[in-house]
Amino acid sequence: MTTMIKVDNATKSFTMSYQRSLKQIAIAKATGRKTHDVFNAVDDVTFSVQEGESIGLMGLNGSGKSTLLKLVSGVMRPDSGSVLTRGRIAGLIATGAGFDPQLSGRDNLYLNAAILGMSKAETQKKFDEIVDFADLGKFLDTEVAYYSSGMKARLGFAVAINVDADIFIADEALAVGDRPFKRKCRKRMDEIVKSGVTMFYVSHAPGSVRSLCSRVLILDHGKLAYDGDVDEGIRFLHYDDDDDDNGKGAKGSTDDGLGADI
Ligand SMILES: Nc1ncnc2c1ncn2[C@@H]1O[C@H](COP(=O)(O)OP(=O)(O)OP(=O)(O)O)[C@@H](O)[C@H]1O
Repeated sequence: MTTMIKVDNATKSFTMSYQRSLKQIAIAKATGRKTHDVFNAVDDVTFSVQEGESIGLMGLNGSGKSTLLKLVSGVMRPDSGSVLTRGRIAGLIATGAGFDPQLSGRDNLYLNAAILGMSKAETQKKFDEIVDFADLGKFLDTEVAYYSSGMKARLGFAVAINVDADIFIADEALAVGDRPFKRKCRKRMDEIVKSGVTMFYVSHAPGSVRSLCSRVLILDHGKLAYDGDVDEGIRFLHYDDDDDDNGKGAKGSTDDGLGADI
């Protein structure tokens, strides 16, 4: 078995400021109050992922999932510990990430594909497929600045799923798509998993994690609280499956808006 992702004691800290202006900071200092706090969004996390595994990354809002995904995708580096990955990583970790709002959808398609490691020739070969998947119609030549968040997600996802990746990651990107688009993404993600690509999928929806993932990681205040079987992980979270189909929400979650389809 080939190890695709190896995360060893990774920690990522952020600074939380309590004051906005210099005046407020000066007053806080003069009165002995704290001006900021440093906290670990990802706290000493260790795990590894083998080729072909499909990981559901779960946890309550603010537990560190997106931050961990950014470490895995290389957007951020850990402050301590290490994150090693093998092969090409594609996917979407934030709607609109990597887009230039002044450029058209068409130009951004090429830009995004290049960021994800595709050559111009490769992009040209897959251009029709990408455009077809994004289904933006005449808006393809409109500046991305005028796109809705759903339209940006469509374009970003359409590019990402057409990259021949070894590791595919998906975060909030799917949450803003409409139902037919989510259905299409779900089908494509099923195919990606079946083709043996390693998947890292952030979700609050137990139903979709059950059908897509073979293993669950759960973060709690940045710490890895659970790593193992999907059903047991969902029980560990006390997520209520009954509501999974209507997207009303697992306990403490927003169900990532994916509803029944994903
Ligand atoms: N760039 C940043 N600077 C400061 N704090 C940050 C930054 N990014 C994230 N955080 C904080 O780190 C914590 C973890 O955030 P993260 O987005 O990783 O959580 P999450 O589990 O993905 O949440 P959600 O389910 O709501 O998407 C939160 O408290 C968040 O406010």
